Amino acid sequence: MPGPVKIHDLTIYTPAQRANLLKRTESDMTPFLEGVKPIIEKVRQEGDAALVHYAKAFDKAEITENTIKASAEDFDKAFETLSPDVMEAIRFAVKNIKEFHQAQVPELLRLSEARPGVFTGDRFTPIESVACYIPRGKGSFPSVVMMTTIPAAVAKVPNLFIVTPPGPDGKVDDATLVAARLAGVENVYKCGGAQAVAAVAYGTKTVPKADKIVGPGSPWLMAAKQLLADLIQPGTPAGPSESIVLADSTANPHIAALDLIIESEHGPDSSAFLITPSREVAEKAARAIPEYWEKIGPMRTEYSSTVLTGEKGGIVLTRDMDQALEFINDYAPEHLEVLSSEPFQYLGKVKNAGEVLMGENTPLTLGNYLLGPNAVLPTSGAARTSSCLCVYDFLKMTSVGYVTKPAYDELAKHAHCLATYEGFEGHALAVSEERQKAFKK
Ligand SMILES: NC(=O)c1ccc[n+]([C@@H]2O[C@H](COP(=O)([O-])OP(=O)(O)OC[C@H]3O[C@@H](n4cnc5c(N)ncnc54)[C@H](O)[C@@H]3O)[C@@H](O)[C@H]2O)c1
Ligand SMILES: N[C@H](CO)Cc1c[nH]c[nH+]1
Ligand SMILES: [Zn+2]
Repeated sequence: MPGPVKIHDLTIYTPAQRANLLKRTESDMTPFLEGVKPIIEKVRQEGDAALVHYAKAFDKAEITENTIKASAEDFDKAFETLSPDVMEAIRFAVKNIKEFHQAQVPELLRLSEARPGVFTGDRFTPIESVACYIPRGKGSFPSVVMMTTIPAAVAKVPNLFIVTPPGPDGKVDDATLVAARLAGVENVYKCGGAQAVAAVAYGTKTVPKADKIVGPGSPWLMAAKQLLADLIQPGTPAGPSESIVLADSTANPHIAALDLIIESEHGPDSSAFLITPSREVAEKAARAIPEYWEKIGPMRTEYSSTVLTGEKGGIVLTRDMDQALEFINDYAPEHLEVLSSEPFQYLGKVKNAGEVLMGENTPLTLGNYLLGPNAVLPTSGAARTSSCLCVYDFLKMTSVGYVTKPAYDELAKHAHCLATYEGFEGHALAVSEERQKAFKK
């Protein structure tokens, strides 16, 4: 039987104890960075053969160089095998996620007249090739297929493909293949963790080289992304899942307990807190959690209880809602859920969070799977500066400018002055009277 859920009393914690609560698994990447270096090197030197080797070593999967890529038959079989209710749920989710992300698509060319005869704007073009990483260690994640490939497809990325660890049967999970095809992706490669990042950074005989990799995963994946960031754009840093449930005194403690468990069950490396100024909500939720653990399986109970009885999870008791919100903004959680009869009174005070789900009918589960907004979100405090995965992750912006003849002189005069000040004589010359002379040559 797991120990009691930890109650961290922030009203009496020292600054050091408070700082400790802000830590995540990724706060010390040293062992992961060291661990993945030889993996990256082996993939660089041996390519596909290394992928076969690591599939066996880490995923207990027997694959060959010829089966690294999922075949068309694998896709067809997945469609035949998957149960109709899962298929229907995937179609429902695909529709919501697609509609949400289509609304993000910007005008592809925006040009406006900034001054008379001077036109400026932006042009958006998709990134040429993107690999979507779909984790598969402690579960399979068709939801992550939808969250990564749909915004990329909406952005019209021309070369879009998936990398994901094989299961012990040497196959890609059925729902992953179904979700991939429904999102328009037919190229799926069986490789996981650091070896997958190295494969798409260098390219192998089978796995294409990509410009960018998106998608969440274990700290091994995060470490490889960090080490290979010069070769491949590593996207939103999305590591072990984490959440904060914020509850005021009007919140139902049982709902708070249920929703605290959600992200705590991802793995022992996750983080999950319920934060409240109400001792009653805190104590009732703490008592309810073991009852709910009995209703989920032993593996998920073990993960959840490891998190909620340890230093990276549990219940945080605060003086008031302002102290709770101050902690949240310092923590910058991946997922934030607000439980209150009036949740919107707190939204304006949230500065740092990957997503905010409002009220007792919007549990994190809905956001994870099918509400529409993206559930691939910055972890480990990266929400202070990074955003949720979105259509813009798959587009790049190019500035566009056009100056008409009548508008030229005024701009040239000031540009000449600044170029001269900076000592760039060639820059200045190009906008001097030499230009008028050149037109006549
Ligand atoms: N942020 C998000 O949007 C989001 C979504 C879903 C899951 N997640 C998180 O992603 C993570 C998924 O992790 P996972 O383990 O289930 O799947 P994973 O695919 O990220 O990890 C499995 C891979 O890790 C590598 N690995 C395992 N042990 C290793 C070792 N000792 N040395 C080197 N490499 C090793 C192997 O390559 C293996 O294929 C979880 O932490 C989960 O919380 C995050
Ligand atoms: N909570 C994850 C993101 O941190 C998303 C997910 C998918 N499946 C279950 N959960
Ligand atoms: Zn989750």
